[in-house]
Amino acid sequence: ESELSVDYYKTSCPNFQNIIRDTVTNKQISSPTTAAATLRLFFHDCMVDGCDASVLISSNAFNKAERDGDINHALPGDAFDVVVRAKTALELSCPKIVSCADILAQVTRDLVIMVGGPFYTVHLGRKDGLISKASHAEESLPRTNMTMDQMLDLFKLRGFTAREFVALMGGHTIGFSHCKEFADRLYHFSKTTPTDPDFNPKYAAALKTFCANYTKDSTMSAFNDVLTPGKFDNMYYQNLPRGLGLLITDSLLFKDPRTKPFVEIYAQDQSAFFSDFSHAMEKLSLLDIKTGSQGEVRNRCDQFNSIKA
Ligand code: HEM
Ligand SMILES: [Ca+2]
Ligand SMILES: [Ca+2]
Repeated sequence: ESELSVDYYKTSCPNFQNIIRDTVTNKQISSPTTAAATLRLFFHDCMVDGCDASVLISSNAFNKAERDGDINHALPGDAFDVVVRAKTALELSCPKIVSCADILAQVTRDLVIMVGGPFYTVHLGRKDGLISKASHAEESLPRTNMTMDQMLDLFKLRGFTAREFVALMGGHTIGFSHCKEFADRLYHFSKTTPTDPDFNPKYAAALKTFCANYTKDSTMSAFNDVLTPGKFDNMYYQNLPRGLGLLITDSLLFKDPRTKPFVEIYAQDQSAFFSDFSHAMEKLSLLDIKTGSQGEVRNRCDQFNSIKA
């Protein structure tokens, strides 16, 4: 971490910032779901063996890679695509200099800003990891069926306080979730009540109609933040007390006394949310950084430089 710096590419790739910004702008304008897709991709990278682009590796005959773990199957193509586009542009300008892990970190930050979110500093100089295993993804990522104890433990293991955890969850102010991720809350909540009573009844009714066909059409998905789905703001927290949280793990944030106070702060005060989110993202961006011989600068983001059999 101490080997990282803000101006790491200042002499080796002076156009780094501009190339990333141009790539991000073009991609987000043509595919507005890219920002949310990439924020989730980055979160999934950093939680599993650190921010080392391990999530970008493709499987081969010898290795089932992280992105092919069940939990990563829905990671959207647009997020991988924006990284590949930036890498391609950077290789033309400064070949073999910029790591995929740095590209993903910087692209995410610029996309968050583009959809209205706060600035935070991205330190640079990460090396790309040499391991990518589907099993690691299954072990390290949160799931919607976790209890609050399990979620707090998982984030604590990565060094995050309850407050930082709640701030990071604000990522769900953009993007969407597939119906299967919250279908149990709508149709099979318990023996006596098919629908989770924590849902706002009108919202639940609309979702039930919308998702009715989800087993046949697995692409059906709903906005995480029903009111401002494309804007990075604090609406996610304002939604929770009104029963407009989409995933059961979202609604738990307002039920548990350990997290509820922070939801209330962020719902009232967007600048408090932005300041905590920035801080937590900076921290996320520094998880288990590889430097020196712990990693490499990949030639292609989806392959290690030497294929190990
Ligand atoms: C308890 C923790 C978390 C759980 C259980 C969780 C779960 C999920 C699930 C199930 C989806 C829907 C995926 C799909 O159907 O395609 C989703 C989407 C998303 N998550 Fe999370 N998540 C968590 C934390 C976070 C954090 C900390 C961030 C970012 C800082 C984040 C960012 C996102 C984004 C941006 C999307 C939308 C992706 C898109 O539109 O393509 N999540 N999350
Ligand atoms: Ca990783
Ligand atoms: Ca929003």
